[in-house]
Amino acid sequence: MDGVKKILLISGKRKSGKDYISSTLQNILGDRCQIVHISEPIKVEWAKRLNLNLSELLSDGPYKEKYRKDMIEWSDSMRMTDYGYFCRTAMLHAHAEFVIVSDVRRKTDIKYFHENYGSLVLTIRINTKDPIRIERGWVFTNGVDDVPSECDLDDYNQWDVVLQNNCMSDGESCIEILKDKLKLYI
Ligand SMILES: Nc1ncnc2c1ncn2[C@@H]1O[C@H](COP(=O)(O)OP(=O)(O)OP(=O)(O)O)[C@@H](O)[C@H]1O
Repeated sequence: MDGVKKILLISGKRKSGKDYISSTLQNILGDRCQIVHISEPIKVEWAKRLNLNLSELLSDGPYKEKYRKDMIEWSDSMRMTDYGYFCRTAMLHAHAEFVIVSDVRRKTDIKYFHENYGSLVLTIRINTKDPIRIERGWVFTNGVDDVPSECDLDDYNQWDVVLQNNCMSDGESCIEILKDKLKLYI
């Protein structure tokens, strides 16, 4: 943990481009950057329990969608007793200079990181218009799009950085803005 200089917490609605922006930035920063997912320890546990294929569960395919609702419900019950459980587990092997947490979904996630990492934290919200999200494959799903895991941060208004990501050139602007924010550290 000693070498970590900045932790980028990325939030955004489904298909806003969280993974896209995270991996584009990681490609630029190379070994100095590591992406971690709060959802990874949830998927590891879920794969173990139901004897599922973990790599398919971790990838961005239909498999993930099939179990998304159940994983949300189970992880919510875990958070009731320890809101930092998944954040802490996801960070266990974080050591790069720049750590991107690409799936921040709850106010308690942000609270956990602020409490534990203070000034290292940079909170980032990615906004994308709904028709664009639909073009990217988003289908409104009851129990997924109308529950806290998707909506809890909709009314959070203390983002350090707010990005618009509606098209290719927006994506490039997002990266420029983030590079600029990290200028002091690169
Ligand atoms: N600026 C962009 N230019 C071109 N394609 C983009 C851009 N942003 C996102 N995309 C594409 O849109 C799709 C959805 O993006 P991505 O998977 O990053 O969203 P997400 O927010 O991580 O979604 P989820 O929450 O469902 O995992 C992907 O196919 C991605 O490549």
